[in-house]
Amino acid sequence: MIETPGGADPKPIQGKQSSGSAESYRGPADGYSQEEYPRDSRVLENSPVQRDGIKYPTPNAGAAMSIRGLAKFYGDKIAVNGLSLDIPVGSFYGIVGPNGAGKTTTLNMATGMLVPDAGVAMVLGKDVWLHTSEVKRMIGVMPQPSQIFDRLTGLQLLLYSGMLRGMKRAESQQRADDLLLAFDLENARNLMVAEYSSGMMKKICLASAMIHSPRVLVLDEPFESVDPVSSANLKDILVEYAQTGGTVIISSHVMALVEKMCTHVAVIANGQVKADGTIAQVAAGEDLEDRFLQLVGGRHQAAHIAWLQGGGSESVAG
Ligand SMILES: Nc1ncnc2c1ncn2[C@@H]1O[C@H](COP(=O)(O)OP(=O)(O)OP(=O)(O)O)[C@@H](O)[C@H]1O
Repeated sequence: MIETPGGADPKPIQGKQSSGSAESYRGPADGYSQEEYPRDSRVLENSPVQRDGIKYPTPNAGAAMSIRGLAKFYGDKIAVNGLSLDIPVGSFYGIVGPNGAGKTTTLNMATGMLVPDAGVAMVLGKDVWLHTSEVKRMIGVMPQPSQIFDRLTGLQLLLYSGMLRGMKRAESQQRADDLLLAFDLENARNLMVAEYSSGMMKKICLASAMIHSPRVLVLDEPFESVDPVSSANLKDILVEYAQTGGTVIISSHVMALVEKMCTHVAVIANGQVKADGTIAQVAAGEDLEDRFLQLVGGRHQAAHIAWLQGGGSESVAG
């Protein structure tokens, strides 16, 4: 994945043609392994990774999000292992993978929240680590409940989120009202967020990511704990947002939801992309969940826990 200076000439893979241009850049869906990417000598000028003397294939400046060779170590453990991905503008993109696959770490690095150990990430043509403020204005990232000021009321949190992104108070107020209504939080607008249920918390986090009308929305498990009515409303909002040119990137474990809502999906395991493309391309004629299980492996043959069978263990004293 990593190309040393001097070895940076475009290098077509045997039997596969690469023009070396950003537009023709090919990803895992084209059958290249992570290590085999056709390389491109036109590395971003002034890229931090260029300064480190390491060159990566050129990200796709036309994509909503384009990632090349992202890597992150925690101690000796590699959480994200040279991951590359293109997320098209206007797509509803699902990132799926087993627990610990590296989804959150990847999205944190690609949205300017976590410094990568290697690699390049671009959002709408801007290098995330060269133009961090600009990128952050274009994206909406759903915060985790632990990252918000939960001593504020729902309304205050939304106003604060809007004004923090440079919006005028009146406009923030208008949008906060719209969002509270859309997310069925009208009755809780003056309630302290710390007193919200986990589903309400999820919705207010989501609303605070959307208030500045970002061009790319990055949502970690957005539907987890959200009731079916709010969930349906939320899906409508997100689908319309994507149909009108916004890009939605969600990470999820719910394969049926991804299959139903997303236009594209990437399956990640062990910090790498196992498959990516449209839902139909990745599913390859099978049920997406079956395909996922094939790609990530890990199913235990005849998994069972002997002492749990039917419950009522006689070894329990008393
Ligand atoms: N702050 C951290 N310190 C040490 N290891 C970490 C840290 N954050 C993540 N990891 C490790 O990195 C790997 C990837 O974690 P990550 O949270 O990105 O996975 P994930 O795909 O989002 O998982 P999940 O679906 O369970 O949320 C895991 O092995 C995890 O233990």
